Amino acid sequence: MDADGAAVIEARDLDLVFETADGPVQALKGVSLSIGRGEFVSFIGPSGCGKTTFLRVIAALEEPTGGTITVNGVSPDEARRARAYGYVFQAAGLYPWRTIAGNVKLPLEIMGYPAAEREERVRKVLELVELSGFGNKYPWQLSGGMQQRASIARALAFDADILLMDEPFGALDEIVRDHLNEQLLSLWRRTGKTIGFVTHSIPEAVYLSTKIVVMSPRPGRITDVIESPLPAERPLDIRDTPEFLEVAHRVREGLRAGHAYDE
Ligand SMILES: Nc1ncnc2c1ncn2[C@@H]1O[C@H](COP(=O)(O)OP(=O)(O)OP(=O)(O)O)[C@@H](O)[C@H]1O
Repeated sequence: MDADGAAVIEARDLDLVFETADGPVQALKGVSLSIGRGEFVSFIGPSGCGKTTFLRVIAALEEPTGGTITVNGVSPDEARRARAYGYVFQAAGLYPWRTIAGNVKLPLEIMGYPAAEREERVRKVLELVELSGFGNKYPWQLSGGMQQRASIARALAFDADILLMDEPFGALDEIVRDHLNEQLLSLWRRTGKTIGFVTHSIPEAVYLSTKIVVMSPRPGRITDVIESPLPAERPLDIRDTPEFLEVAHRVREGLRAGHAYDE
């Protein structure tokens, strides 16, 4: 594991209840989790188990109704103001009338970075996601996988330590997804970012993560936390090794146990 042990995200007994027209929905119940600096943590579980909600709580986009959470030792809102994280969504969400560089630059413009620094940062992050030379293209000129890489570059533009990714590759075909998984791992190793990653795919979670958090719905809670025994260096064919299959099996068991509880 690449983490140096310092906790970047510390959640204790988090609850989140949404009040809806049909009554209260408990999206998170008693969620406690520690994420160390430089960890790659995946959240996996069936629809409605609170994966997105938990990521949104970390990013100060939702307020928990109980429990405590700190990000870099401060509240999520303070961490957001200190630009602690970048957020990547399932859809790349690039503006079609802006070039790729123009899209990546947008958060820097909003934050008031000087022009020269903006250019330098855009150059650097496009290189990180292997899109050097595509800055002048428009989103429609790029494949779906390249667009998603551009949205990762945008999230990295202001050099946040924490990258929150909500099913970023869910809409892509498997071959493109494999390639992006390899690139994301390599980016993670090179940058030492702390990554929180939501997925529905067991192989994706096991391939990418240092820690896999298995969740189950109604109410959304954590049913298992698996520390991966796999080395940081992971060629794609690691997915055929007994160690990999063993971790995948444990994730599957955790998902099954959560489901049985639900019935
Ligand atoms: N703003 C909201 N208002 C009311 N209920 C909400 C709201 N956001 C989420 N929920 C409910 O909270 C629960 C958890 O939702 P969440 O989106 O976190 O699940 P998820 O695990 O990310 O699901 P999926 O895999 O489908 O994205 C669900 O029952 C959902 O309907």
